[in-house]
Amino acid sequence: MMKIGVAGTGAVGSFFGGKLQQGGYDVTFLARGKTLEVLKEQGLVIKGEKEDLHINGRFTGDPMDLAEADLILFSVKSNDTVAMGRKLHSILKEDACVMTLQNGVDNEEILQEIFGPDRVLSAATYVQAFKERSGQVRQQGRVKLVMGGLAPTTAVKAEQVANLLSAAGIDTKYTGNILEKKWRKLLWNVTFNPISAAAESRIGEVLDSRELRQTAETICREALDTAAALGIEMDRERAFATIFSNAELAREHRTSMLQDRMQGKEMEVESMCGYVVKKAKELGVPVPALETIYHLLTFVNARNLRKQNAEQAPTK
Ligand SMILES: NC(=O)C1=CN([C@@H]2O[C@H](COP(=O)(O)OP(=O)(O)OC[C@H]3O[C@@H](n4cnc5c(N)ncnc54)[C@H](OP(=O)(O)O)[C@@H]3O)[C@@H](O)[C@H]2O)C=CC1
Ligand SMILES: CC(C)(CO)C(=O)C(=O)O
Repeated sequence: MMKIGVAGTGAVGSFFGGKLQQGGYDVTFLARGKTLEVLKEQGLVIKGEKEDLHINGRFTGDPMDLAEADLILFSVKSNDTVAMGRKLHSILKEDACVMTLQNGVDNEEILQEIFGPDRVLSAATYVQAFKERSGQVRQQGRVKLVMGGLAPTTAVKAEQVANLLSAAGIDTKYTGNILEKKWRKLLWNVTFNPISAAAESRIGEVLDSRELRQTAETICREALDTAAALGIEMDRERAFATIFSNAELAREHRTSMLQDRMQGKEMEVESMCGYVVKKAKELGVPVPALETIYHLLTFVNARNLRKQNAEQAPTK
């Protein structure tokens, strides 16, 4: 049976790792700090709309415990991708695969560089999960994974993993063009995550405010222009309409970037905004609205980091 490791037992890693363990798979969860302590003492609780899961799993703080894994669910925040990727590369078996569940499309590039294209799978992760407290995650709304491999050589492995996820009751679709699907999700995230974090607003508030909605629409069109210049094929008007109609279904949602801001955590600004701005500049696509919000959130991230460092510095 395939052995699975969860690299980053946060909201997403807990949810999908928990579902796999409940489905009878052999799962090892890598966590740290207070979360690890609570997981070891009390297990993992996943609060869902229909059921609650209580998972008494194998929780560890030592990456070496993932050494025998055949598949890693890669679920750290994108700011931690390089560090976690390098750590795992030095310990995983040569035929182990890493599947990123992260938002954005830059993690794929980084993981490919570390592991080579034949070992990287990727999923567009449709879930609304958040950590209520250490060891407890709440999940709301629909759950869906669209996944595939980056290179044609991964097709067999990717289909095996898709079957495994489906067998655990997770609605999973295999796609031969995962990067296009990830771009589609990124377009939603880049439209709503930064504005919601900058204005500290839920999706519904962004949609109802003339100013915020206009800014979100401008950012969306800039990102669509960038995707088109990169050769991501899609009907732009239809994509625009879908992004905003999907937002109507998530009015109460606090985006992951807003949640991070509210908790004083580092936001995934580089991955969601910086990457698109960088690509746009390379291709000569003007993205003034996105670039402005990118700079603003970069400032907030840096200020929070300075504050945290000052709080942690020893007092004389
Ligand atoms: N939450 C959601 O609903 C969705 C999130 N996503 C994406 O999924 C990715 C993960 O998001 P999410 O689960 O919300 O993030 P979380 O911050 O909840 O989870 C990441 C976890 O990784 C842990 N971690 C980081 N580095 C290490 C390490 N070296 N050793 C052990 N544990 C480590 C963190 O620990 P610590 O808490 O101590 O920092 C944290 O628990 C992001 O890219 C996000 O954009 C995609 C779709 C939906
Ligand atoms: C909106 C959501 C939950 C999509 O699943 C997301 O990706 C985020 O908040 O960053």
